[in-house]
Amino acid sequence: MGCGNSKVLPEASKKGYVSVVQSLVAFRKAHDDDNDDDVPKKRTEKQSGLWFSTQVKNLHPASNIQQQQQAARDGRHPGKVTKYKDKFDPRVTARYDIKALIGRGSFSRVVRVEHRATRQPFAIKMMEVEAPGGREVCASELAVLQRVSHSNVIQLIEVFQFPRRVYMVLELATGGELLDRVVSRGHFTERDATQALQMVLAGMGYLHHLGITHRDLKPENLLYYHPGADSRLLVTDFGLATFGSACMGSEVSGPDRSDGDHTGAGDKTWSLRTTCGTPEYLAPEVLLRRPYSCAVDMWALGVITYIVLSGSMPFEDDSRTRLYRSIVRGKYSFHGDPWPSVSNLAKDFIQRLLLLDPATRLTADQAIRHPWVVTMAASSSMRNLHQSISQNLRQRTSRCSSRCPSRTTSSGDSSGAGLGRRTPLQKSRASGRSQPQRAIQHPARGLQEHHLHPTGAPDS
Ligand SMILES: Nc1ncnc2c1ncn2[C@@H]1O[C@H](COP(=O)(O)OP(=O)(O)OP(=O)(O)O)[C@@H](O)[C@H]1O
Repeated sequence: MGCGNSKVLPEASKKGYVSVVQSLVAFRKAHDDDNDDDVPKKRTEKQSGLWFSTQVKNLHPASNIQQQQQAARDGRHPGKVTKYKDKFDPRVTARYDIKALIGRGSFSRVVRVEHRATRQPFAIKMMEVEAPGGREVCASELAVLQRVSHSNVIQLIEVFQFPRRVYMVLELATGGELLDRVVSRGHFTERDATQALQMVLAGMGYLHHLGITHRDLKPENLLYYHPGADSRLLVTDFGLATFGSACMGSEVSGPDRSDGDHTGAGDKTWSLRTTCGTPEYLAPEVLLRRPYSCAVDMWALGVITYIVLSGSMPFEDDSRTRLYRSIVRGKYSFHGDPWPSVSNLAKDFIQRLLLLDPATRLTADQAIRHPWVVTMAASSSMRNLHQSISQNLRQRTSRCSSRCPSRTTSSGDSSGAGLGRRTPLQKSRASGRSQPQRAIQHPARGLQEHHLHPTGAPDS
């Protein structure tokens, strides 16, 4: 939720560590081939010779959000949709009817589609593998998505791999981001918070048991499956995820291979080193370049819990240096509204996640059994924190807007938080040459993979 919110992407390490500054990935400002989209782009600004993207979300009234989201769902911009259809490989559009653009990421566009035969709606995430860093992000995301199946983790349906683009067909989440819901529902209690957290913790516990560390956990990456009150909450965006450490307990087990990151299955026993993530959510051990584990996700969950209960950030500063300093010191407070109205158990939960020593931090399994989560989720009447949360989010947004107006967008992004949107938008390029298609049945779940490269891997 910081104003300057460049994402820190992994970079090949030198001699076992990556400097925080060096690990901020430089991106070239390149020609943008689709600048008339109906979804505003992440803006870029030059900082110290590196190009970063920043985006500060505006707090929109819920109705406005819903109108925009509905327009996207309905595909009410036929011209734009036609244009997007043209960018999709015909082998994808033969199977899926492109309905509307949902959003854009650093290396991706996400569209709502309909399966032509079944009329079932899905999302397709089209990833540009040729953009700098795109191949690694895409590989990380696919490596995780192809192995997971859990009701609180976004589900991959099938994959089309082309030389320059990869199309991931995903279940479609139509319920919006976690904070959108907090803002739009008009009433929000600790009970609501614990109900959401239970779902996130269930998803994280599952991932950690598989040895998967998400590394970019934040409210924007938590999407509701549908708009109803009983919707599942889904962990999404595995672009920075890694198979890197055994996460059954809170310790990092196995030898510390301090030669960098170890993305990929089979590396479950190594601790991680690469500095990456979204600044405001980075755990101290990441910033201190120490070997780390899935406990970094639990730190991020502490930050998320703090935000969800208050609408403000535990660690925030315009200066990246000062921000990182306050994180490594674990310097945050429960001052100001609505903290006096928040239970001590909730504060205890946050304190046990925002512990500097990752070995003492709650694991996902422990967190889901914390008394606050257990008792609060079952309780009925609780104080409404909504007004303070919305007010803090709004104040924060206007602070950011006045400090850096050029970063503010008028997008349909609505959580009002600007919670770590970052990284430059990469250009889309022409799609690759056609190659013979082959379909592989995924052993685990009957997942269809369509590799259009003879080796089965995207080429360069
Ligand atoms: N399965 C899905 N269903 C509905 N919306 C989705 C789905 N996957 C992604 N989105 C939305 O599409 C937009 C782009 O998502 P994407 O994961 O490509 O990038 P991002 O996470 O926003 O940015 P970055 O790539 O920089 O991390 C986001 O608004 C996201 O909420």
